[in-house]
Amino acid sequence: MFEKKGRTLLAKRKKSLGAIDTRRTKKSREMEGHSLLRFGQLTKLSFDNRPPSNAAESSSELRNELGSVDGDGDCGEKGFILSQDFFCTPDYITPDNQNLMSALDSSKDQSPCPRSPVKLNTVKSKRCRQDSFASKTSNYTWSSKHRVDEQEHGDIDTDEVMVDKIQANQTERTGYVTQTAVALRSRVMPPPCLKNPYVMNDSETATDPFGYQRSKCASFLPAGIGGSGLSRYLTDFHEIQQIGAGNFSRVFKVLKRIDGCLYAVKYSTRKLILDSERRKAMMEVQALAALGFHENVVGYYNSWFENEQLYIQLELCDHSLSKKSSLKISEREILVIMHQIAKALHFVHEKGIAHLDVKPDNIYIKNGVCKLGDFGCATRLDKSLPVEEGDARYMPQEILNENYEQLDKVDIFSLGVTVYELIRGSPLTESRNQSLNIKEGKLPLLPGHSLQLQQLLKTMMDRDPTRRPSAREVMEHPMFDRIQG
Ligand SMILES: Nc1ncnc2c1ncn2[C@@H]1O[C@H](COP(=O)(O)OP(=O)(O)OP(=O)(O)O)[C@@H](O)[C@H]1O
Ligand SMILES: [Mg+2]
Repeated sequence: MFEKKGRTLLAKRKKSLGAIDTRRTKKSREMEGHSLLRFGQLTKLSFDNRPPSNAAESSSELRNELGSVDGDGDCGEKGFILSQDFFCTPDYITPDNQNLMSALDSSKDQSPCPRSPVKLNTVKSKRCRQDSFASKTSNYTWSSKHRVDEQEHGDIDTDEVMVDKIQANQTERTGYVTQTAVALRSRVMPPPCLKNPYVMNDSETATDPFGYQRSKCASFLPAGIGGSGLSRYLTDFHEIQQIGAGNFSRVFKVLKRIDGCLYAVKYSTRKLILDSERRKAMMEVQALAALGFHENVVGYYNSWFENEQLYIQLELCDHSLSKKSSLKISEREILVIMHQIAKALHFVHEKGIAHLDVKPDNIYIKNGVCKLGDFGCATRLDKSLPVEEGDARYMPQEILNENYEQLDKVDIFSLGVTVYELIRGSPLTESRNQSLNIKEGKLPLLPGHSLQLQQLLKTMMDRDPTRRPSAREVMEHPMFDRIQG
């Protein structure tokens, strides 16, 4: 995901990455300054006025306090600070007891994971917020926006687990948890939304009420959370087993505690300390998010930074196609795989994106259905993003020569090589001769396979990208009539 072996143009990629503007905008610097100041103000208010044990009382007391701030005549601050009250009610920032924190620490967690969704007999945090919010609607436009923003990031589920747990533990208060304050810092003042470079439709951002807050700067991301605070991964998921590993990532089968369903969570093994490293890693999730659902593309649910690592929650698949590449498979099976990945590529290309790392390792099978995964090299077809080609064994010559005119045809070539490898029944080596022949489109005869299939493969692997068929042409090839129905 984060770096690819056998890449010959790494230096070039680094160079092109460097071309991205890493400077913060004036506006984003101002926002960061405000966030620190305001968080400081809130912390002071909260800690100077320790709330009583009753949550409702504490909430209204804090509001009174905040009212006095307002009374000083700082109308601009009123809306803001009250919005903090909305996000970080006293019972949220000062949990009832320390035991709760150890309950959330999965290393000490002895509690079983739910087998199926359990209906908690607690007040829903969403409704709670809306109630306290409703009485002062006119003053809360800012916080309302941020609430939606937070939902957009998929953070609401964690909130709900925590708030429900806190409400379920309404016992005596034993003190303050500084760890929590650190972990909640990003919730008190969430970072601005990042602009997704893979989203093509300008009208989406034109009508986007958060457009003005969007930033290309990844340095706002709270990448350090989890170092000494709460681990979202361990809090939300029960790790079952490792199911895969890439060059710089590990993939685990996990059970999500709140919904009792299985997922795959992939995380970077390296700490992503530099802004440029985080931005690069994020491109995978941005591409997945921009793509949306397709049955032949691995499903994307969520992502977050924790302990300077990027975590990605994905649809769980059974295994990758590389497991099959050491077995002989029938032509029918080959056609099914080829047709499904051609459909995935057609969908991806229609969205203006190229995958650039199609290979058996990155095609997963779930209940007999193929899913294209690992969008770590995905880029825009219009060349507006840097190009990092994937595994060199599956790359056509033109991309190694830095010709990026037809990036969609790079994926077609890689799909051709993938199918050829499946037919061979043995993984491709890094051998120069073999690689040269493939890049020249010189395929040996494939006994036992139809001429139609061999001819299609030959055109898909043509040296000249303009002669290769598009994903739609592959998908609509009459050869696939044999597997329909
Ligand atoms: N959603 C998933 N379901 C099941 N297995 C998965 C899933 N995602 C990844 N894997 C397994 O983990 C392996 C590594 O994942 P992935 O290719 O995404 O990581 P990577 O670091 O980008 O790899 P590389 O850079 O080496 O290609 C895959 O080959 C696959 O076997
Ligand atoms: Mg991979």
